[in-house]
Amino acid sequence: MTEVDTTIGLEVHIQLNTETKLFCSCSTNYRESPPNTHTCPTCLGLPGTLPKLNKKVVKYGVMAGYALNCEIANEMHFHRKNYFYPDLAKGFQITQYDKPIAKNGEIKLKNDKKIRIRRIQIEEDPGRLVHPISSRYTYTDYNRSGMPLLEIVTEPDLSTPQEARELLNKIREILEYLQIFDGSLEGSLRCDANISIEGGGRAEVKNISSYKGAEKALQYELTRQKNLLRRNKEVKRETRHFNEEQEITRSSRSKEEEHNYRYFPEPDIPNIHITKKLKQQAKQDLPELPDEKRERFIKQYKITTDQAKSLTQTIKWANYYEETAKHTKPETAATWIADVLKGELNYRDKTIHQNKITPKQMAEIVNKLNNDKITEKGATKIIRTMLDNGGTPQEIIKQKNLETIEKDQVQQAIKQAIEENPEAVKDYHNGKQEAINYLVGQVMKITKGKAKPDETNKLITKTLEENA
Ligand SMILES: Nc1ncnc2c1ncn2[C@@H]1O[C@H](COP(=O)(O)OP(=O)(O)OP(=O)(O)O)[C@@H](O)[C@H]1O
Ligand SMILES: [Mg+2]
Ligand SMILES: [Mg+2]
Repeated sequence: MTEVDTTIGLEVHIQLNTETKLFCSCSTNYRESPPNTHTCPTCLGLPGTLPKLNKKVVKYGVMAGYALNCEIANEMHFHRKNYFYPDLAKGFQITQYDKPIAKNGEIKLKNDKKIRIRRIQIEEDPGRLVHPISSRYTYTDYNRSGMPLLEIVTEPDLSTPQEARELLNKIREILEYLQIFDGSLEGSLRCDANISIEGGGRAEVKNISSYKGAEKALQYELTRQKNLLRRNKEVKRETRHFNEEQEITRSSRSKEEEHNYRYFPEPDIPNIHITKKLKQQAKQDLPELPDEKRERFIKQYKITTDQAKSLTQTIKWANYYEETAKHTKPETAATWIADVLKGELNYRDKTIHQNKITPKQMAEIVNKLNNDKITEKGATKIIRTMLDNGGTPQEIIKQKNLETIEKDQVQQAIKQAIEENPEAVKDYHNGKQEAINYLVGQVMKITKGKAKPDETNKLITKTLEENA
């Protein structure tokens, strides 16, 4: 299929990790709780209740705005977006419309391409509908109702599904650095993906709840729209629904219904001034961001770009690496953390949270390796054993006999092997090269496998030649 011009824009919903909800004091830590236990009259939307804005959400929104290079509003306001659906108890969602908290930002992709951010707005999450397979009924769970969300809307600057996925990962990376978001929580990032090709109508795909899902949904849409175009059929402007299991999109409600939101100003929340003081404080609390950290790691620790990328992927790994590098040679630490440790954890389907090796212990392993106290194989063995069974490097070295031996111990073993095997020595002098291998084998036996075969080979040859 020939390449066609593809236009993609995302609306990304991020759950903020505040302790309480957006307009009430219900706890946000609802995921492990029974349905409808994190609710109150406010987040259930009962008549007569009034929303009270969580100040922390405003601060987090300002921080996100700065981190995504936006202009921060001096004054913002909330609107009611009206629609009828059982997940929305009060019949409207409190969101922002013409005065969002931030606008006109940008995010840079790997290849330096800039994706403009149109706006960032604060809004409340609706509840959740649950359809148990064992039941004829649909249930509503309002634990999620009133969770604080940031909606980040991009301009249609993306051109491939891969770019969309990269952008989502970037957003996750940045917001996790700010510690205002936890991307590992189920459903904490959801997005609507808008896509159109060559002047066709745009499809807005809803219900995407993962990075991979976004790429898959867009890929499906791209193929579908290209096929229509090829057959000279019209691509309609419509809302579609992504089915995560089947990895396809289906037409859902029509545009007319959807755009009948009848937005009007939220009368129960006053206009909010975002003061200079709050802005300053948010700026002050802004940590070093992933791109800056990556550049600094490359310069300061003299590590490769790939290693720096891997080590700055999450703030936890970056801190882990820096803590380790304090106690050992940063270059070797980078290799052993980025390549070996992360690989071993991945292989075990584990994350840094399940990493049983402290930075100090990691440094100890790297130091021993650099000082030739253990071999690379030994170091890998220590890491694997610690991940699987715990323990300290020293204990495992002892248990598994991983300490390399000193050179004079190897010399001693060579001397012994030569004395005990005059036949092999004779064979060697008579031109039988294989005799060396036999002697290496003997040295390995005497040293219980600790001598390095290559080195031993060289040392034996040298000794035999000197005594010829
Ligand atoms: N032609 C297009 N092709 C693909 N994406 C587009 C196109 N035009 C706009 N978009 C993207 O659509 C997204 C939403 O657009 P817009 O702000 O118009 O809101 P909406 O979808 O109409 O309304 P709502 O907020 O209710 O979903 C933005 O991310 C924008 O980049
Ligand atoms: Mg929207
Ligand atoms: Mg939209």
